[in-house]
Amino acid sequence: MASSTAPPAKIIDGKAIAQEIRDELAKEVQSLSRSHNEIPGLAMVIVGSRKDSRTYISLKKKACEEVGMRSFIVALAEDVSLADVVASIRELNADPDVHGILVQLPLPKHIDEEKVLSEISIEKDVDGFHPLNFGKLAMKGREPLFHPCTPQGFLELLSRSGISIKGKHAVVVGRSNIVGLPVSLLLLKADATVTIVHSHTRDPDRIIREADIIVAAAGQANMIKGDWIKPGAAVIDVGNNFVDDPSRTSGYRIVGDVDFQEASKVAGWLTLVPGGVGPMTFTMLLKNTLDAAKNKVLQ
Ligand SMILES: Nc1nc2c(c(=O)[nH]1)N[C@@H](CN(C=O)c1ccc(C(=O)N[C@@H](CCC(=O)O)C(=O)O)cc1)CN2
Repeated sequence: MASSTAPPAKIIDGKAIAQEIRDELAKEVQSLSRSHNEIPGLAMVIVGSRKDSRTYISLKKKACEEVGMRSFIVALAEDVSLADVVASIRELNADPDVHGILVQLPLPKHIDEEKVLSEISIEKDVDGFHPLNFGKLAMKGREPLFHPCTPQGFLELLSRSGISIKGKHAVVVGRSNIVGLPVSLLLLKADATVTIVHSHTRDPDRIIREADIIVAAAGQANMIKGDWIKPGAAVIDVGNNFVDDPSRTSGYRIVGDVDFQEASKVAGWLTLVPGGVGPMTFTMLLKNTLDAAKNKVLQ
């Protein structure tokens, strides 16, 4: 049961932190454009018509506009062939106005994700999912050109909230390629002791209770209860679960993997959902695209 005497958790407002960074990025975009006549451009490839993917692509486009970057959307039909997806990526690789390329995931089942991601030019792989970049992320003493955006946003949130990692026990709940696995690797590189909890882990609550830092990326609404959390722990909720809510005009609301009400009474720090790690994901994508443009002109 959550303690009623512990001070309430410090709430980490990712939206506000993301806005601070975007203001800094907008200035850098302007200065790059003035000094080198180069405007960072992000190309986004979307295959099919998943509603969530389309929403994320339009939010990414809006984020680009906000900081003065260009964006290009390549929308391909659900039944497109692998060869046509690869051809689109090769065109974007050769386009000098495109500094960053992302392929919105997940792809339809018939498209070989690894093949598609490995076609993106390393220098333009702003999502950090090219097997070479991802492989370097996993290797001690190596650094990829770009880190995946959600894990990078997560690290930035910790750092800007004054939460240290070195020597801490971090428990990551979930092992997806987009979040759980790369977050675990980044935490390990930052000298945390890392435990990954997943669907085959026995007694997850017992393990999570030992964590100084909890990263919830399981995709299960309100899974982590207040009494699973060590008092004072930093709880970073990456969950984005859509639950029915007839009281809303949309008919749904987004909740995290952590029971926010319970956690807020026991955690030391707690992120909002929505408005926590999510906005940082878009912001890190902008940062990586700017870095790709800077790498191009400064090489
Ligand atoms: N190529 C990629 N595909 C996917 C990624 C990715 O990083 N690269 N991540 C997810 C989807 N995603 C970005 O693409 C993403 C999902 C959700 C959010 C977000 O900000 N969520 C909000 C709430 C949503 C809303 O208000 O509509 C929040 O948490 O505040 C950002 C990015 C899978 N695919």
